[in-house]
Amino acid sequence: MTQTLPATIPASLFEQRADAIVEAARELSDLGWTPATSSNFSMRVDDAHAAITVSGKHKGRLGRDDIMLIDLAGNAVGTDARPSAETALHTQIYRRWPAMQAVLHTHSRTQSVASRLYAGEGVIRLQGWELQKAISGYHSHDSVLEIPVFPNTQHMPELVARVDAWLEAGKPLHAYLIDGHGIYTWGRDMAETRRHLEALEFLLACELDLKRLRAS
Ligand SMILES: CSC[C@@H](O)[C@@H](O)C(=O)COP(=O)(O)O
Ligand SMILES: [Zn+2]
Repeated sequence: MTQTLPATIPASLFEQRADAIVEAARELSDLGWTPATSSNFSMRVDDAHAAITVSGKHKGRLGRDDIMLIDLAGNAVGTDARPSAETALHTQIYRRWPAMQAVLHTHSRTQSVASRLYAGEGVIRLQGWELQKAISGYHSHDSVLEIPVFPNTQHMPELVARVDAWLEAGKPLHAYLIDGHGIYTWGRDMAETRRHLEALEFLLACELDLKRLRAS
């Protein structure tokens, strides 16, 4: 893939973002959270651009060339490569929150099963888990952490509208599940975003275990 950068974006800045995405993708793939060619990852580059995974690649085997530049309307910039099919869900986060620097989307078994189990309720309410404090803004296990579960669709504007509606109802949002699909979460840097993703994976696994044990 050939990537030409706008004059305002130094190559070193784009490469730093690309390398951070490749590293996170490899580690998340090693955890088994990105089966087949699923999942997508991005980082903000500046106020108007982000670096994102090219569509359809195996996320455990990415190189710098598999990361491309987009504008925040989701258009490819300086390349003919095709950005992630779910680019609109990334750019929505960057447009809405200027402080957000990274977005991670994975398809782990736990995320997938939890999304199906709670799709009817449309939300998973987490309470009583110490690890909720790994989510920025939550300071006690007593707080309620709501993770919405939106219906799956291949039509991204529908999902974008669901996210907008949740936020317009005044509810906090740090992550969401898509039914039978996976999770999206974000943060002010890659480390915070990774922390959110790992904590959510753990919390969802605990909820599933508890549900199974209580039913037995
Ligand atoms: C291979 S099924 C998963 C895809 O449909 C999609 O949900 C996904 O996460 C990866 O899409 P991509 O276009 O590679 O970013
Ligand atoms: Zn996906």
